[in-house]
Formats: sequence, structure tokens, C-alpha cells
Amino acid sequence: DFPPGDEAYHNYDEMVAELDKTVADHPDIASKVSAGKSFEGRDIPVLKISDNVATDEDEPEVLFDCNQHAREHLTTEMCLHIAQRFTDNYDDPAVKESVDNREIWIVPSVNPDGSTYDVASGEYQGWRKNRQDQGTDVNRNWGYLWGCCGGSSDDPADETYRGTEAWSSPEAAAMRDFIDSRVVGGTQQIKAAVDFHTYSELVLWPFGHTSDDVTEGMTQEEYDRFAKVGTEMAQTNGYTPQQSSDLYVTDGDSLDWMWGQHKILAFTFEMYPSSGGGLDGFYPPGDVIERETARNDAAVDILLREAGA
Ligand SMILES: NS(=O)(=O)N[C@@H](CCC(=O)O)C(=O)O
Ligand SMILES: [Ca+2]
Ligand SMILES: [Ca+2]
Ligand SMILES: [Zn+2]
Repeated sequence: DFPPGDEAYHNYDEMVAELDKTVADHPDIASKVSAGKSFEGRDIPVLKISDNVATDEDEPEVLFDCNQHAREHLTTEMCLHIAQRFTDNYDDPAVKESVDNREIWIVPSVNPDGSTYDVASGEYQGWRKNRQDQGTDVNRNWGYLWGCCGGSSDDPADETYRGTEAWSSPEAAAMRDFIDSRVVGGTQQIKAAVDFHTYSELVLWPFGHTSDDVTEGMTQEEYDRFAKVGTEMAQTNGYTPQQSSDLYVTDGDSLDWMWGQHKILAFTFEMYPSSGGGLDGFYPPGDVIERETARNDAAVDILLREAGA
């Protein structure tokens, strides 16, 4: 479990319990489904928030996923904060407007095995990957131009090991299956997404596999929309907006597949801190959770708006 002083962070069981409580407290607007199972057999829960939640309504859908990387525990708190904000505050007119006109999907932990391992001993392990063999970097295992461009490693010992093939990690495959399942009548219902990471305080947009703005699968107009929306969101949380490859080239990452395969307006947020040097930056004290998750409220609202644009 989390070390003393960091009890505010939710371990896997506490996260699941939090989702179940949200559904129990708000059965009309919240329900829980599963994206699938992790390598070690843990369920990867997905919370749905919308009015008439049991009905698949023709409303723009939005996905928020968190904790692809095990040690990035603040992102699980980010997803739980979104879940709490759009259920407990349903009597707020602005919140009600979003919940009644969107279908919001929230995945607080894509990589439950890794995040559990990271805290299991009571001392942080600095773990990033999943728990398959020597570990696969889930965010290098998605199937759009997997391993194409020097943005991942073929060495199983490396932190950015891409896996034996695209989708070899059960966790990325589960997310693929869930997102693929949202193609209804030939149309992907999820219009926008944020994949939360830590740290560096950045708003990132595709592609990661190339430094080119415009390329196969990204027109100038599409790029300009990403930059416009990304910049607008960054103005609200004080993060730095940029193409993800401006940071470093990545391949097999979630953004490239969400946009490349499904044309989902997908962003990666690197949360607090801006820079901490080394591993400490992944483990901010529990007392920053409230501030650093609420910091993204306006950006979340912008993304929900854009999903209907
Ligand atoms: N959270 S992190 O690992 O430090 N950065 C992410 C950046 C993701 C991206 O560039 O698309 C990654 O390398 O997967
Ligand atoms: Ca609805
Ligand atoms: Ca729908
Ligand atoms: Zn990450």
C-alpha cells in the first residue's frame, strides 16, 4: 500500500470501491463496465456517466483514461476527481448540461498490475511498465505504426519496451477492444479523449511517431484544430501545449492510435509537477491531489465542449 503520508492516494481496491460507491450513490447517471483483464487478471473498470445511463443514447462520447504508467498515481486521482465532479455535482447546471448531453467514459487505471506492484512493498518502486515478463510499456504497445520510428525499445529490460508485437499487452488490448466497441453503425462514438500521465505539465497532441505536423493521417486543418484546442486547454491549467513528438518521438502510443485509427481528438496531459528531477516528481505528497486535479476542470470542460463541435 502507499507509504505513510500518502494514504490519500487510492490503491487498486480503494479505486474499485470508489467507483462502486459512485454507482451506488448515483444509479441514474453512473454505471460500471469492464474493458477487460490485466496480465495478472485484475479487472480494468470503466465508469460511464450520462443521463439515462443504461441507454446508449446518440450523444457525443468522451474518454478519460489514466495510469497507463504504473508510478503515475496522481493520474488515477485525476480520473476519480472527474468521476466525482460529474456525479456529486449533478445539481450544478453546468455539470448537468454536460452529463445530460454527453456520455463520459472514465478508466482510472489502465495498468492495475503495475500500479499495485509499485506500492505493494510500502516503498515506491519507480515502476512504469505492466507486469508481463520484464514489463511492457503499455504506451508503446498500441497498434498504430507500432515500433515504426525509433520511439520505443525492442529490449525487454528497457523502460520503453514495446512488447513482442502490437497489442501483446493485455492492458493495451483491453483498451483497444473497449474503444473499438464504441464504433456503432460504422461511426466511432468517442469524439475526444485525454490520456493522463505525469509529469511535466504539458498538453500533448498527435502524432508522436513523427516530428512532422502534417503527414499521412493528419492534414493541416486537423493539426491546426489540435493546436487550437490544445492551446486553449493549456491556457486554463498553465501547462505547455505542444505536439507530442516535440517532447520526444514515440511510437505505439495511445494518441497515435486513437487519432490514426479512430480520428478521436486525443490529447495526453502530463500533470504536476513541472519538473522535479528524477523519480521524486512521480510521487508528489497526497496534499497536492485536490489542487492538482481540480486544476484541470476547465480543460476537461473544453474537451467536453469540443466533442460536440
Ligand atoms: N508519462 S511519460 O512516460 O513521462 N511521457 C509519455 C508521453 C506520451 C507521448 O509523448 O505521447 C510517454 O513517454 O509515454
Ligand atoms: Ca445520456
Ligand atoms: Ca452513445
Ligand atoms: Zn506516462
